[in-house]
Amino acid sequence: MRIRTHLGQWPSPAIRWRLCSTLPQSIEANDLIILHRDTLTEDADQHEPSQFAAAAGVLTVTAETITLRLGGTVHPLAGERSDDWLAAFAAFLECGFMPPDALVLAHAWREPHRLEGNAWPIDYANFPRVLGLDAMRPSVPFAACPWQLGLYPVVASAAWVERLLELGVKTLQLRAKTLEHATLQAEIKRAVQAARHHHAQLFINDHWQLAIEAGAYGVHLGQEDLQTAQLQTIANAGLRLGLSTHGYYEMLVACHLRPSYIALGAVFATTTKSMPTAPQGLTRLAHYVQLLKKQVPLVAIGGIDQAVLADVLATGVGSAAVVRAITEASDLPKAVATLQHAFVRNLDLVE
Ligand SMILES: Cc1ncc(COP(=O)(O)OP(=O)(O)O)c(N)n1
Ligand SMILES: Cc1ncsc1CCOP(=O)(O)O
Repeated sequence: MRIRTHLGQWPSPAIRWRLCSTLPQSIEANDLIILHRDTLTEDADQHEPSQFAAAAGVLTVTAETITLRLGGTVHPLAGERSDDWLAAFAAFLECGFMPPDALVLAHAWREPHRLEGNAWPIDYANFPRVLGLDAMRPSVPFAACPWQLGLYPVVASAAWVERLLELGVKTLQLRAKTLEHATLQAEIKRAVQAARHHHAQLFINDHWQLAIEAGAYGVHLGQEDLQTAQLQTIANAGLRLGLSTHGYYEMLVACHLRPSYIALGAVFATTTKSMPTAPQGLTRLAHYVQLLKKQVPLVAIGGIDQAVLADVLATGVGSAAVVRAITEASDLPKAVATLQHAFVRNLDLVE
């Protein structure tokens, strides 16, 4: 409760988690069982995580690490934490963060020196490290891209890419989900050539081998793509990498891989894609930006249109990726001009 009062207004959490530092009489579906390996006294310490299949998750705590097992996924974290990290974990769960994100924030929690003021963790040096990523991490950072990528339409065909290039758009993504291989290869090649002709930055969604083959500016991948993509090969080829994230834990994973930009979303509800998490909203986005703005260029995505773009840019992101605000515009040149103008007004970009 004391920590929760420092964290501001948040909607009530969708799930009420129960933190169990000692074993409960009966295990419930929302239980998070905590097994301390750094002390020898608790009875819960004698147990293994696999014994608690009925619980939502198990945290195994040692002096240096905490491993959260949740829904078949393992989240291993290492880093310093303050003595009241467990109270902080409860407080961040109470703010509506999912356990992996609440645990990251709990590591980074430091009691503020004064009672007033914003105590939200934003100091990157206090955040933990995600373990087990080194095999995936390329030996050098990905090639850099501009800190402010500006208006970033995400479209499904080379024809759309060409149309937008003609209207002066300089950052784009080709996100073609349904084409068979030969057509896809041809679309990527055509879009890359057009973007090069206009000195624009074209990212290819998912298809990193075809992007390398065509000499694209960059590739955009999601978190699940990280299991299969060969990041070292993409980095060696000199392509930029953009990575999707949906919360603190994924941001730490992404940062460790040193991508060219990180996408944060979905900020608002979207019908374009079925999302794994609820919309983040502007308050969370602003906190994410405070944490990451000196680390890596940032792109906001999800439900962004003319009406909300100024508010999104006010958080400090250098770019907003949009689908429907472009593809469903009744007057495309006007929509592009209005969106571009918002960037000029809110960032230091030239028209
Ligand atoms: C700029 C940007 N941000 C996020 C996404 C979503 O990527 P991903 O999570 O890989 O999902 P799909 O686009 O593959 O459905 C994106 N494409 N671009
Ligand atoms: C691909 C993607 N990734 C996160 S939200 C999203 C879709 C954004 O589409 P829209 O701008 O129409 O909401």
